[in-house]
Amino acid sequence: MPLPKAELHLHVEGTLEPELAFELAARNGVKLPYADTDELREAYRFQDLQSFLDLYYELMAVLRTERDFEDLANAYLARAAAQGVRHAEIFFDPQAHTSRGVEMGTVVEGLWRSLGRSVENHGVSTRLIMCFLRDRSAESAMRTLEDARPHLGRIVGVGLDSAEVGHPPVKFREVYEAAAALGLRRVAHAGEEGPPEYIGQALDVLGVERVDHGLRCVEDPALVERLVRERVPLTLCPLSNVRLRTVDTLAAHPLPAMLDAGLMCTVNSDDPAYFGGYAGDNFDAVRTTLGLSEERLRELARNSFLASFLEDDEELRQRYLAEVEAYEFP
Ligand code: HPA
Ligand SMILES: [Zn+2]
Repeated sequence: MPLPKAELHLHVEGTLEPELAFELAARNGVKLPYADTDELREAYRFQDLQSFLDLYYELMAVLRTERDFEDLANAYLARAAAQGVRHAEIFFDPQAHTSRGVEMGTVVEGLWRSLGRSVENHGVSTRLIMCFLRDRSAESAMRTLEDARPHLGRIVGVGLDSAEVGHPPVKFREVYEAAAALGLRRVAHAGEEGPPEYIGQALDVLGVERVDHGLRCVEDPALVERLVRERVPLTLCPLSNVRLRTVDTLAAHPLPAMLDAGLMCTVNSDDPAYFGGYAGDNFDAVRTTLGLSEERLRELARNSFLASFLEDDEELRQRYLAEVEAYEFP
């Protein structure tokens, strides 16, 4: 049995495996510019975040109907459950769909057809987080928030993703204020490729409760001290960092030093279909390559539940935490 864990940094569109992409392409009459799954996998050699994003948005063309989004989420939840994920807070990118004519309602209700039954079908509790694409305008993000109004019963919070450099958190101040006024929780990608200042901005200007990635905080000792003092959770994604060349090698990943510094780290998969592994694969990789002890792995799992948005079900959170403490490593 794998270590029980929560996944807090997972883009549902990034769980689109090549096999499912071709299946949905055939179902929807969409022509992909790749001959087969092998040729598509060949394209998974990324230089940086942007080269990944180009392929990630291109493949989304196969997602058109509620059933497509339902199938996508079900495939992820089955894989995640097999790797010990007990709770998943799942990102989606509405603008990547609405801008190509797929309605917000199709996306949210399609995902909900899966998430609404996930506890029964997969043994995984879930929450949904809507991300704004930071390389589009703040006005577009505000319209997206408006568009989501009829579906807010399904959505726990907002996030910020896509190309980071040149699109600082401050660009989205008003959107995050509006989201907060609607009672939405707030997270944002910061310090993946962008500078440490973006992490401080995400906290101070956007009022985020967790920082997605946050990796580049290690360049600023005063920021690290603050993140430790305020116990700000960081949702790290080690295999993603290797594939997008944010770190040179997994062996060079700063996770052990970050834990030693007292940072509240969690380990997640980001876009598992593209980056070589799901949540359990990321845990296995950091255990094997970085030599993390069983107590460090348990700490990562404990942090994931402590940092999750389970305030509306504290009993469930305590049950998960008890599972973590009782877990016996094989
Ligand atoms: O790793 C990521 N970074 C920014 N945007 C993203 N959208 C999907 N994955 C990512
Ligand atoms: Zn991400």
